[in-house]
Amino acid sequence: MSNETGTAGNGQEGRQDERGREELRTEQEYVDLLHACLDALRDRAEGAADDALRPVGKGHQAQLERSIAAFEYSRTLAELDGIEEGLCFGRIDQRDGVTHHIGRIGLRADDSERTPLLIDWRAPVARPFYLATGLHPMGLRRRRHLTTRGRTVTALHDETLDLRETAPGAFENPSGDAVLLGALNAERTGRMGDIVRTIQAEQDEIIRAPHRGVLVVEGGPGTGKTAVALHRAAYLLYADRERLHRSAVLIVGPGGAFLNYIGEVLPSLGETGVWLATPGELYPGIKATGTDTPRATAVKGDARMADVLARTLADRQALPDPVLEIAHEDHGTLTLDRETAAGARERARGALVPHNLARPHFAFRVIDALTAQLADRLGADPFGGPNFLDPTDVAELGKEIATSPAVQAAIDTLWPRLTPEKFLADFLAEPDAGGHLPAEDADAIRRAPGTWSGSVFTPAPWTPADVALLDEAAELLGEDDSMRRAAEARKRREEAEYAQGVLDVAAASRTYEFEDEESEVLGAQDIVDAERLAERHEERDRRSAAERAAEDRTWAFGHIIVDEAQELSAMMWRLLMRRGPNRSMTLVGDPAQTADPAGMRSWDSVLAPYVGDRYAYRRLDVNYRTPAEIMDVAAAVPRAADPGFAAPRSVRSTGVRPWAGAYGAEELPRAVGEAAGRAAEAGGRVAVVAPRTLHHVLLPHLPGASAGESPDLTRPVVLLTPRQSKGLEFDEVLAVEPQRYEESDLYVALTRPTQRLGLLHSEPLPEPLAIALKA
Ligand SMILES: Nc1ncnc2c1ncn2[C@@H]1O[C@H](COP(=O)(O)OP(=O)(O)OP(=O)(O)O)[C@@H](O)[C@H]1O
Repeated sequence: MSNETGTAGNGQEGRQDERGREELRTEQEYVDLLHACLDALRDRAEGAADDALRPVGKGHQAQLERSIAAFEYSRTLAELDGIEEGLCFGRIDQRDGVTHHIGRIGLRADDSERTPLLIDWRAPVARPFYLATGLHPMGLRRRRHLTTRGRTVTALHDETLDLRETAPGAFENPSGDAVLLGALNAERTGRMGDIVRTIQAEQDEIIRAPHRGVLVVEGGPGTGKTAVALHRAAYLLYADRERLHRSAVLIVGPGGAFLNYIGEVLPSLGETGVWLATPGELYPGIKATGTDTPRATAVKGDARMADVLARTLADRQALPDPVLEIAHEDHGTLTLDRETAAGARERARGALVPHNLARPHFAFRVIDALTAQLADRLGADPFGGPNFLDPTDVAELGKEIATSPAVQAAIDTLWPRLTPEKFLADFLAEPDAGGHLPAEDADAIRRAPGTWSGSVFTPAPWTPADVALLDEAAELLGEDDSMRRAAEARKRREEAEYAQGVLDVAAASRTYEFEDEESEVLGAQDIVDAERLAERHEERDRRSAAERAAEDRTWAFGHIIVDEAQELSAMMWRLLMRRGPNRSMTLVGDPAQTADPAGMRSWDSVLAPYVGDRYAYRRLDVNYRTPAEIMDVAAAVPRAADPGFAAPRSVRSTGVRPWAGAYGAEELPRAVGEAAGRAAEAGGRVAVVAPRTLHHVLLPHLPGASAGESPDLTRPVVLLTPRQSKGLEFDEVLAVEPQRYEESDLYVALTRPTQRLGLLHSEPLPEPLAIALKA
């Protein structure tokens, strides 16, 4: 197929061999030049970062500037480190004689023209590298793939795209798939790698699609959905850098192990400013570690919960039955009757603001009524004349009412200040209190607020499904943040004053600066005013937009990417749509793999409430992971339920069919251990997938294996539940007792291997699988 090293033989081959060596040498020199350029950038950033951290004796303004610079440079350094491996991976030779090298970032020479040396893969100029074909060469004569190890060029693969050229090059790879197949067959490492060298045309179209609105990407297992989603994030950050670095990109993935698995892809593409989160992390300050039963997950995720919570909250806005007696500290008993309270409640609800923000409206009416009551009592003319109290007296009484602890306590009973956590914990403790949920649903989600151990109370952990409910509650309750805003305004004022002081000092020392040898340098006062300087001062302490966004529930992300989107519940979609009010979203998933009881069945049903049918839809149909032999067997599972089910087409076959072994229940763990040992010897990564209940009997037979909630996927052998295997991949998968998996988990687990699949069981296999294995 390809000729990486040239061949010796007759004279012509010998000449070709020589030419090949020469070309390899030329490419090596070019790659050396690029690395030298990268080193220079790194040195400069390192020097600048060190410089910025060094204390400066004078010139506070310079210190401010330098602190900001130190932060920026250290980020740049991290980004430069990330793209070291495989810096340059391609080259395109245009018909007009121009040649471009393609790489992970763009690099320019340090000359006066800033000559481009390396083209960023995301730049429009690089696009033909991914799209050109013999039929549509897009102005290219040749496409070349460079393979490197460290800084050494180890192989070249060429495709001649100009059909008029007849002489084969030294590295001709006519079908163009050697590099792709090399990547697909490579041993897995337990960390997902980027695909920037081999993005396929159908994937490229999605990666570079315009980002206004919602883009849905559907595809079966292994079609590159995750890879495409991550490369799209990198592309958007490149194409719309200014805006998206300010507003941040959020990527939501199914679980911690999965996020670890994909965590290195974006840094390898030179992007670090993205927030990767699981659904259980989307409510600031909470990491949901609890688990729900499938039934509870389904109930909590149902869209009707929004209404249930709203009604439950309305119940918390109570009325006296029939009157509330308030023992005022100085004025004896006051009474609040039901009708008066109802009037106050009506007015407060009429304000159409969230509960906590409406509370002052309610309180105002109640205080008003109680003041009138007291004024009537104290100033009443026994002979029926007008009240003796003048408006100033009444205003004084109003103050006494408003500041009375007894009155405040009464208001709290009727219209309590609530936090989302308190409100939800109360609700989950008695989910049927208001009669808004059927009894069996209420029973499914009922839970104690926590446990007591002696005098120590440990609150029950929140679950991922609770996170969506907490967010819903936070919306209903609103945050009375007037105190926080006042504090922020005060801080801003102080910072501006401080900055003005800095400028004054700078101005006072100006004469000195002008005598200094750096006298050509402009003083800060020449280029900034106090407010701007204060802003910069503030920026100095600032984290990246992504980090700030993670702590701000009301943050509006510039773009949101959801992987395994089929697993999100209706309530979680509500949360996400609040985080992305501009609806700039890329949603990737496969409804055939839906496993979550609250997960979706169709895109339409999920998206209609937010965008109607105004979303773009793309399909990926080629499976890059699972060889045809394995896919044929795995597809039998969904096909049993839906005879029309169309599995993605595998891009390669290995000739190795899945195998099955039946064992007695006693001997199964040992058989699994032995099979895992053999698989590990073959190299790469092995996953033993088994129901949780079997883990403790299997683990002793899997020495060195990683297991548990967050298994280390870089270990040679890992033990996973079927659900944990979602989104991951391994060289070999050993599926243990697959007849005990849920159907959607079974399809997921069977499609994880890149090379080999074994089924080990003591009970009969699911029928469609047994038939497919015999076929
Ligand atoms: N163009 C490509 N070049 C090289 N490898 C690719 C390409 N596209 C996909 N792959 C590889 O195929 C494998 C499957 O990709 P990915 O995990 O993105 O698929 P997926 O559709 O998200 O799968 P699933 O839904 O089963 O989790 C990965 O190893 C990925 O690197």
